[in-house]
Amino acid sequence: SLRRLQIPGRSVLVLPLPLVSPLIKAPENNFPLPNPPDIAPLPHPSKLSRAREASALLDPPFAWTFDPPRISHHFGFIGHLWRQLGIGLAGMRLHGDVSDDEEEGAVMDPALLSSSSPPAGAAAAAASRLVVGYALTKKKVKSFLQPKLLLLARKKGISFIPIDETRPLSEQGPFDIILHKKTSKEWQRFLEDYHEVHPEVTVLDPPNAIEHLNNRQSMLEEVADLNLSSFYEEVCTPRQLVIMKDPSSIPTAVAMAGLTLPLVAKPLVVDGTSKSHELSLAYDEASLPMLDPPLVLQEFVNHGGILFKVYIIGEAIQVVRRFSLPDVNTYDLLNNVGIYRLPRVSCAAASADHADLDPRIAELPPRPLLEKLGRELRGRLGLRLFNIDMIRELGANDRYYIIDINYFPGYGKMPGYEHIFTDFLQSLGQNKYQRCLSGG
Ligand SMILES: Nc1ncnc2c1ncn2[C@@H]1O[C@H](COP(=O)(O)OP(=O)(O)OP(=O)(O)O)[C@@H](O)[C@H]1O
Ligand SMILES: O=P(O)(O)O[C@H]1[C@H](O)[C@@H](O)[C@H](OP(=O)(O)O)[C@@H](OP(=O)(O)O)[C@H]1O
Repeated sequence: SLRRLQIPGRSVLVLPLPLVSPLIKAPENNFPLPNPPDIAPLPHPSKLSRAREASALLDPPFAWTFDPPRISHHFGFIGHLWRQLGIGLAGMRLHGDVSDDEEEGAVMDPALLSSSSPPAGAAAAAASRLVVGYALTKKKVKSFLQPKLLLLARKKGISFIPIDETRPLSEQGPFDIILHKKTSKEWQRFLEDYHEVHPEVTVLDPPNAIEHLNNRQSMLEEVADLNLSSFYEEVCTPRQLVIMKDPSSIPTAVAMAGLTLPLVAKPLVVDGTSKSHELSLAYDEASLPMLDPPLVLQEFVNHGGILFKVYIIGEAIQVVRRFSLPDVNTYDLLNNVGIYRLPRVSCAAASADHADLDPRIAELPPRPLLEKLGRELRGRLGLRLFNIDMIRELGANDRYYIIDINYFPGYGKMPGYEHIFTDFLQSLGQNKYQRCLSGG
């Protein structure tokens, strides 16, 4: 027999012990089960490897332990049970790649874990030490607000609350931090107006600073001004040219700028749509008028097919290797004509960290260089959440090119992001608290 207890704001499921005991052992606390947000994020059967991880993050008195072989045997039933009770698993896609424009589809609702729908939401937020409002696309919610992040955040007293962009911000919250990645002018104004009235709220990050990265010309300007080159290494950007209109003028513009083929053509504006990530490679001059401005034309730099993705979260820096485009050799250049659409290769979740690579290609950029780069760019860009895509020129072991900087990148693919991100949020909360104490 199955019962559902009604407690204001939450619904507690009471299961008979014999039914659940083969599945779950709750060492110190038997029944009723802890509050539903703790139950709801139980992993989907296909994500069983995550069960131990999830259990490890729950509060100690409710530290569920799972028995994977048995639980998989019983999961069909449990899934059915959840469905009957309306506790959906909402198809958690943990690392799935989805298109940029995808707005439909199942989203793991953070409310299950924290706090979106009142009154349970209000209660959870009230109990939290740090309230983070977020305005993100559905795609970003899927990739970023993964159960492992939400569970750890909850444990650390951080709750995530979705912002309703159709309602005044001052009627929502109160927030300690606002996390956002929305590019519309309307949203920017909305947020700026709110921040003027509520300077105590930390906005990650200021819209005008983010705007700098939404244009591939201004994006790399700060790098070009950095002058990070030392006796040991050189950091630069590929030579590039901006074409605003008139495709027929491209061959002349390219010749005048002295750019060498092949050229990577990138849409000038990066606005979060998949179109703005549609890149192509132009092999010959005659094909250049087929390109579609406004765009940036960048010299292709051979780099051994490996890219370094440097993630920045406040002062934390993490670098991973990703597969990138293969090198273009003289034979390719002589035998190819036309414009080739490039696959979005280095965005794939597959990491090149464990691939069998030539050590000269695989070697990560030196840590002191990355730290200096991160520090400088953080200051110059006025941003705390971004990533830098770097390549190392083949045959010139110490020359690095920065080819792209993204605001609020796909942190969900960064190993251990849940720890680094929640630590970062906590550090912001502590700074704020200290400022309050000192009357600042
Ligand atoms: N100048 C270049 N030389 C060699 N390869 C390049 C160059 N520019 C881009 N690439 C390759 O193309 C990929 C995509 O380029 P870039 O990062 O500029 O585009 P994006 O659409 O902003 O990518 P992302 O999806 O990472 O945001 C890079 O990861 C790299 O593999
Ligand atoms: O995972 P990496 O290699 O860091 O690539 C990211 C892109 O650089 C970002 O631009 C994507 O975010 P947006 O789709 O919000 O622009 C971001 O989307 P995601 O957060 O949905 O994964 C990623 O595609």
